[in-house]
Amino acid sequence: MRSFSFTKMHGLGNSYIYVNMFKERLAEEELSYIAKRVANVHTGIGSDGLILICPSDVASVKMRIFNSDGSEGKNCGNGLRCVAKYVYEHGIVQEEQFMIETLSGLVQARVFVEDGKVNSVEINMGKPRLSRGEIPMVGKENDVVINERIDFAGHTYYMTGVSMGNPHAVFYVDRIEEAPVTTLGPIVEKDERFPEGMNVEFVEVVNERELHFRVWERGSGVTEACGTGACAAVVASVLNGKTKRDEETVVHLAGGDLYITWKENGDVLMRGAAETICTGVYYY
Ligand SMILES: N[C@H](CCC[C@H](N)C(=O)O)C(=O)O
Repeated sequence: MRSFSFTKMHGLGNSYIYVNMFKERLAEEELSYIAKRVANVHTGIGSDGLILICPSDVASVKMRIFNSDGSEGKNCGNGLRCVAKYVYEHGIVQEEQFMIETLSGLVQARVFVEDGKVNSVEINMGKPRLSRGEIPMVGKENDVVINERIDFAGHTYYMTGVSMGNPHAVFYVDRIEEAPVTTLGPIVEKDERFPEGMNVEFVEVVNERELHFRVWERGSGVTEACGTGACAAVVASVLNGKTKRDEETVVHLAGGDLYITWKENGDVLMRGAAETICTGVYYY
């Protein structure tokens, strides 16, 4: 019987099982299987997936994220805040600002510390990618997708496409509690026009500095929060003239609030909580 130590952490209820790969050894070919197993609430630990905290040649640490269906994602905003908290509190890094490597590039983390504990983290998520080629989405690769009319299952919707290193489709609704998260979400996630699948966000605009937000995640389904998705929602809202560039927007997710600014220089800053739930040993 094999085993590894883990830490369960969450960002606004978006929880993952974190494994410190500076100490643990997991077989590459088993990572997808392990992600599915640990995420299972009945026979595993229960989470939205698995996140590996790995050594990096180009940054202080590297983050890899696996969804609960075993697919590997390229970025994870809530995960980045928890990784930053973990590596600071475990002495893997000593500075309060450092770089984290992801499959979609490098990001800068800044931890806010009280009595040796990190209670919130700000991540510079870098620049959003807006062209069809970068989202990715079929069609002319340099075209952008802003409030574009698109049909799913015989109904017409208006979509804004944003990549934060992972793909997001943003739809606006009048009342967030009526958003078709579990009906339209899975249809959009697997639509053939999105070669790498799609994370699906629903947004109600409260005012020019406040959004309500719900999400259907690629590979994980409904989650309490999605950091990259919230960043995509703020970028989409500026592009659609609903919120302002360079001004902080509060995004109300099911699991709590994120504070996000799409700066004039193009970078997207995301600030929010990161919490440790428990540690343990997993047998498989
Ligand atoms: N929950 C994550 C996003 C995971 C994205 C993953 N579902 C994918 O892109 O495949 C976040 O906080 O950004």
